[in-house]
Amino acid sequence: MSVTAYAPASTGNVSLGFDILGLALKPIDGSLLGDRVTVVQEQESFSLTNAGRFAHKLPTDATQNIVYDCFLGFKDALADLGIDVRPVEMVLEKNLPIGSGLGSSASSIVAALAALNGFYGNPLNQEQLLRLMGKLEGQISGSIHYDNVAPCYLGGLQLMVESDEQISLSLPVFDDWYWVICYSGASVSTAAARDILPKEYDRATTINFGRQLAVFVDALHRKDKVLAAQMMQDVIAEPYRKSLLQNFDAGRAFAQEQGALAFGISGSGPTVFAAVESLDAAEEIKQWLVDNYIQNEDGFAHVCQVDGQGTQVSEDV
Ligand SMILES: Nc1ncnc2c1ncn2[C@@H]1O[C@H](COP(=O)(O)OP(=O)(O)OP(=O)(O)O)[C@@H](O)[C@H]1O
Ligand SMILES: N[C@@H](CCO)C(=O)O
Repeated sequence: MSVTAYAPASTGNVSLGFDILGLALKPIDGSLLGDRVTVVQEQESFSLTNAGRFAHKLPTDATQNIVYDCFLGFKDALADLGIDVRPVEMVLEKNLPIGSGLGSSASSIVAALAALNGFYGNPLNQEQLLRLMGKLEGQISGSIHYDNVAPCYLGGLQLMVESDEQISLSLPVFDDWYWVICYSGASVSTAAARDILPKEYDRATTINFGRQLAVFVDALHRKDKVLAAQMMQDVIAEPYRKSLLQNFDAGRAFAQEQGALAFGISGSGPTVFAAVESLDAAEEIKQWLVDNYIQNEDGFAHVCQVDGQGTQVSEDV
């Protein structure tokens, strides 16, 4: 029996929650926007086959793929429980571009660990698995942050708690908001996009960050869309990262003309997002971004809604 896990794309930060807020996304046209990993069977030695639109961008050596690290991390975690994990045959369908700001490595990590856990009869609980996902994501970006792995695994809008008992909690979302995302086709390393940020922030910025996040969470719970949208301004990363993104300001100006509630950088970029209530406006913004933001054949745009389900695991007998 093989086990397959699909893990959706995610937007980290959502403009106002640097490293501590993340949103899972699904295109409204039903297209697949996330990686899929299958654990096929146990075998003599580990093997990984890459497939999918962005397979050619992956390291050619399977041991350099984060999926292999997931296998090793899972094996170690089960060894601690006295369970022996043998080498397995795995397949990665790489549907998310690397360095896109859509949680590409997180999607591979989450799908791989969810598939492995399913294959072995779910020995790790949700919390244990999420901690392992965060650790593996930290290996790639240089520091542990859950704003991609948590929404990718659990779905919805996730706020990081990071206490001993709980990694993240689900926030309410506005079901009638559309999220337009556009990937330019360029690759931005998360680690590099973090290196250009200041190590410290001044008092005014810190106060603004805390105020926005607190008011936003309160507005979500009171279903106050206008106030929630007003708070979606990035004081931490966008001022330093947007200069790397061609046509970013023009994109925001166009989105605002169409009535967008917010416009920002998805994760560490270069993907941008617009939050908008009208589907017609969402389609207009998408078309503008296709015409003006995409730089090469790897780029794409989608009108999305929140993926409330997160990772989906299925067994093939
Ligand atoms: N399965 C995988 N998916 C994505 N990246 C991988 C994978 N395996 C190994 N890598 C390597 O991990 C690094 C990922 O870098 P980075 O964190 O910048 O990208 P990302 O997670 O794809 O970005 P983003 O979260 O912005 O989509 C790259 O060097 C890439 O070659
Ligand atoms: N929150 C992190 C990763 C987002 O994908 C960042 O912006 O650097």
